[in-house]
Amino acid sequence: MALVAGIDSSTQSCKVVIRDAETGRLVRSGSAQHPDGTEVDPQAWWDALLEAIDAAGGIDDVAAAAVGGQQHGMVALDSSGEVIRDALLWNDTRSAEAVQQLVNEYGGGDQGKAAWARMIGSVPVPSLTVTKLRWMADAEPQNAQRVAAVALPHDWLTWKISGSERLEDLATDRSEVSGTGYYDPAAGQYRYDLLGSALRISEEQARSIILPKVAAANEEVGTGDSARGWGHIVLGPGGGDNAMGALGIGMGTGDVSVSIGTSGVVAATSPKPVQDPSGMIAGFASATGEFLPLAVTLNGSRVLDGACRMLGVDHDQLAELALAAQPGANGMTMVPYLEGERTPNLPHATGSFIGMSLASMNPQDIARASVEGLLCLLADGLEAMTDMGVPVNSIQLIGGAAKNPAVQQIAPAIFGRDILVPEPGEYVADGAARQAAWVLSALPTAPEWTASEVTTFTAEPTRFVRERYAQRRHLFTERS
Ligand SMILES: Nc1ncnc2c1ncn2[C@@H]1O[C@H](COP(=O)(O)OP(=O)(O)O)[C@@H](O)[C@H]1O
Ligand SMILES: O=C(CO)[C@@H](O)[C@H](O)COP(=O)(O)O
Repeated sequence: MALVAGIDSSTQSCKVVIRDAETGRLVRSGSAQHPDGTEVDPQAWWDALLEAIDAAGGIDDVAAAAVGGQQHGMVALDSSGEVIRDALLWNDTRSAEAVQQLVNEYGGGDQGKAAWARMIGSVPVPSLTVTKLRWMADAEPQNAQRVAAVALPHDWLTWKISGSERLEDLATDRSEVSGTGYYDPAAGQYRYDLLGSALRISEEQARSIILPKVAAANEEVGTGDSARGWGHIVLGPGGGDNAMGALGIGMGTGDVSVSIGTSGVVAATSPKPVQDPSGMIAGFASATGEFLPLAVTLNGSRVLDGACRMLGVDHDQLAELALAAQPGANGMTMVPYLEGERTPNLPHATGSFIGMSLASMNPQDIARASVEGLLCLLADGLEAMTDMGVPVNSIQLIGGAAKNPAVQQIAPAIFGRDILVPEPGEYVADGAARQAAWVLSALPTAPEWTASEVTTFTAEPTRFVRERYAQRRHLFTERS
């Protein structure tokens, strides 16, 4: 029985699953926490990965491994392979001004956004790596001048597992690189002109910067570090966490996932590239050769973590409170822009409770409004997806907050559709494990693994909650 390891290096933690390559059966698993913050020393991810591997009983007996990771984070490397500065993560919004500059340089306003959507499939927001590079070029020119290679979290970790110190050995996949802002997923090519303009250097100079090789979905990109006894482990290219999640739950055309981890993400698979000039939908690539349009929010599970802190309760108690309240929380709406927002692009926004009254100032309604506000934000993302003509036949709820009974029961009312909830699991790590098994198998498509049990949640739609949210979502104040 060959074993494979799948790794999810996500915003808040690192998870490792070890599965049977043929059947997908879970053999063992482990995890470790990541530090807080939107600026992180990548060494912390490496330390957490080693701790999670230990907690999973090691990987000496696995035949292949692959890494899924939080997308977009800027890992700038110098010519000796050292990390130049702490990585700026996908949820770091300091590059908001750089976004404006980059859109203006390609025509400004709607014209500039449309130009970017055509060039890279997405309109820049502070999450995209390209905007972080522009920020560094302006704010830290001494660091920008040292850049010899740019990696993202998952491909840097794959490189560390390989033990290589050669920048030329960096490798990635389409799903990850399509979120950089200097790769055209429709053409399958790096855009060195955009990399150069981000760093305020010429295209020719940009071509001397090493970018990870973009490997095919089932291509071996190296082997593990023999100094650690991992020389026999075949490495897959890995991918962005959302693409690995789609592979983990086995999404096909018409299947949509709503993931509520640190980010809230509505994802669909599409056979053709998606280019949305409004910027609501990011036109990324999938980990299987197709495309993966996404609507991504900065505010996911931590909206509920914050509500728990405010009310002094745990997640289960928050759910009990929310389910004890009536739909609509006695007229109160929560706009959950707690970390600014990305979809819509409002990097300086703050959250609000709107419509508070003596009737609604109680723990039940505060809990209900928090769950409803989070789900309304995600339902707007789903609507943007259907507006783009992406088919939506079924919706699966995944991510840390998908375990929450209030989220499970209120989601069908807010989305106005049945919601499928697979058994709790680490679907990003599972997708990475499935990719590793695919690399090992030499099959043309990923191996078929038994799908997990799914529970269907149904509810009467509460359209008025969304309508009221739509009237109030503009009523926020900017961070001072
Ligand atoms: N039962 C629950 N209800 C609501 N949120 C939960 C629950 N269990 C875990 N979470 C939250 O889910 C998040 C972790 O989910 P995860 O998908 O692993 O995030 P990420 O991939 O971004 O690191 C944390 O914010 C955690 O507090
Ligand atoms: O920026 C995006 C996708 O574009 C986020 O989805 C990150 O990939 C972080 O993922 P989580 O850690 O929240 O799973």
